[in-house]
Amino acid sequence: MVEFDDSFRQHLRELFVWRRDVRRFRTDPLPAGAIDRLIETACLSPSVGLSQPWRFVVVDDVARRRAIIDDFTACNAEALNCYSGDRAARYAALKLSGLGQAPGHLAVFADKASDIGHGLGRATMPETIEYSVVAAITAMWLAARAESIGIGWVSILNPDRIHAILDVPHSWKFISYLCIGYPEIECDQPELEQAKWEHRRGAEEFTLRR
Ligand SMILES: Cc1cc2c(cc1C)N(C[C@H](O)[C@H](O)[C@H](O)COP(=O)(O)O)c1[nH]c(=O)[nH]c(=O)c1N2
Repeated sequence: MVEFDDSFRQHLRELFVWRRDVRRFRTDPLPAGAIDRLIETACLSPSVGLSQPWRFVVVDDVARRRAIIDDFTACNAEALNCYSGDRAARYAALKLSGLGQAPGHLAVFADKASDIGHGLGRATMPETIEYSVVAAITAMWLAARAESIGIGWVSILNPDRIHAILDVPHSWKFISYLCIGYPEIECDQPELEQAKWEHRRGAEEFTLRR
């Protein structure tokens, strides 16, 4: 049996504490095979019925990247319109993607039509397909940090537009667009907390006992 000792647990805890959503990337390239390695790790994640519904699209094409950035710019401008006054000013000052600098771009989809897993576990909860993909992204996020690689999740995008830009099958639901690269800085505090947009709360605020 594989056992993990206290020292490993301590390190693992530090990995959780020091994982960040990264928006400020150095432009130096990732080592060869880094994104493939992260995808391999993600594929070890739990999935409903062992369906492995994650689908990854490595986006290297310059024109497609440009189109994604344009979509982000449009969606972010729309999002800004939802705020007013001081909150709007603070939203406008946030950096909410590293799309322009990150050397790696990875889009992640959930295949809603896949037969893998034979439907087990999703008859009453079909959304468990999407949950499984998010679980894989979380694993990848942590695995990346263990290699000092940062990941930034970008959701300020129009899913239909992303579909068209990347020309993927209709049954694939857009889940996430990930910027991947080496972070400019390391920090144990979320950037949105540093910017005083929101603060991180403790577990007791989210836990009921019945
Ligand atoms: C589903 C989802 C979607 C998004 C995010 C996360 C997740 C889980 N986050 C990152 C988010 O802001 C960040 O995780 C929190 O602020 C906490 O910071 P750390 O991840 O702990 O650094 C994020 N960040 C950002 O700058 N632009 C974005 O569009 C998004 N979208």
